Amino acid sequence: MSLNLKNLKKIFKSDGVENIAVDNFNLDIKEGQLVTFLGPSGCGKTTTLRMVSGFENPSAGNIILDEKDITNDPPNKRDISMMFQSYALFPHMNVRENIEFGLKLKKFSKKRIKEKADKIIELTGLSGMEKRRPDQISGGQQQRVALARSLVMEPKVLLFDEPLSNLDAKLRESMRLEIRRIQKELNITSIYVTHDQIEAMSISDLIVIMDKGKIMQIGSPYEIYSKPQNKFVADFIGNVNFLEGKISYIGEDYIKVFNKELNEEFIGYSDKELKKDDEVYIVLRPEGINTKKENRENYISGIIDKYVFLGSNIELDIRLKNGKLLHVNEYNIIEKELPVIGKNLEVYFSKKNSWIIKK
Ligand SMILES: Nc1ncnc2c1ncn2[C@@H]1O[C@H](COP(=O)(O)OP(=O)(O)OP(=O)(O)O)[C@@H](O)[C@H]1O
Repeated sequence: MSLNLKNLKKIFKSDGVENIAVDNFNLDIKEGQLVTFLGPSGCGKTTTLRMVSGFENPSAGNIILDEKDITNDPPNKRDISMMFQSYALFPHMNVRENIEFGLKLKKFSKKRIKEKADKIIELTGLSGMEKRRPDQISGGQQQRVALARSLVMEPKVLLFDEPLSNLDAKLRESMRLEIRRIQKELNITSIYVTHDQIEAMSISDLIVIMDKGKIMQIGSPYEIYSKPQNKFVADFIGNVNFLEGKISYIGEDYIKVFNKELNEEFIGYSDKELKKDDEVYIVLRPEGINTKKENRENYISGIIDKYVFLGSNIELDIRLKNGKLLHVNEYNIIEKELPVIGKNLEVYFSKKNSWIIKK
């Protein structure tokens, strides 16, 4: 089931003041894809999800499910299920009754209800717990019941609104992989809202990065991380350094950027049409910088300001000539010795780790 969101817009009005919560939102989701909405609090993730589910009416735009315009259909006519962060199971019903509840409302035969529930109970790893009530199972198991309850209805689209935020870190990690496994197995088109960038990176086919109601970038986790299209996206995902500069030369497969403060020229690359004298940022991930001389395409030096020894790697900050800090993730522990604070350190990075975006 493909899902297309076209020019979606949502304006909330309160006390005569208009607040544009979602603006010009365009997204095409292919059948079976899991798409994550990621962005800071208040950027419009939940509002967009609620428009898809039908709980919120768009101020403009269209929602197309399998080529049919469902923008004005009520929630119960959409074949879309939503799994919330507070999973609100019926406390007086056991696991099986919770899972079968929606099917009973839809008046399936007893046999069909049992068949469907059995399949989903097995798929979500709840076998053996059917007779227990929600207060007799763990938080993770309750989450599975909530998932099972959504899945058993065989919706065309499944929406997740921060489903794992009530769970501890370890459980979240295993549950998100579980959700991804089941989602893939059933090939169910899904939208997943989260604050957690690791969660988004680990389960998504596509990530939509949002800010102030607008889409900042849509891409695979790899594209979002390695080829951010603007400073917001680069900064939002992972740790990053920005080196400012002006384009001094455009070669066939490389670009030279001159940084005035450091009086250095760096080489990098971009997939955009850039021209000489454009003001740009070089996006430099800490793990793309190290002390290995084979990456010598670019080098930069500074004074070791501080470091954190993490066993398998060392994170260090070096203070550059312009007073700014450069974050370096040095996996290859420097000559098997700990860094010395105050000592000068020369670090290197390749063209491939030097991604250029327009200012
Ligand atoms: N019912 C409402 N009435 C007025 N404003 C609203 C309403 N619901 C949301 N908003 C506003 O719309 C904007 C987007 O809110 P939304 O809940 O979609 O953000 P979010 O990205 O899901 O945030 P969070 O990560 O904190 O859940 C915010 O400015 C919010 O205050």
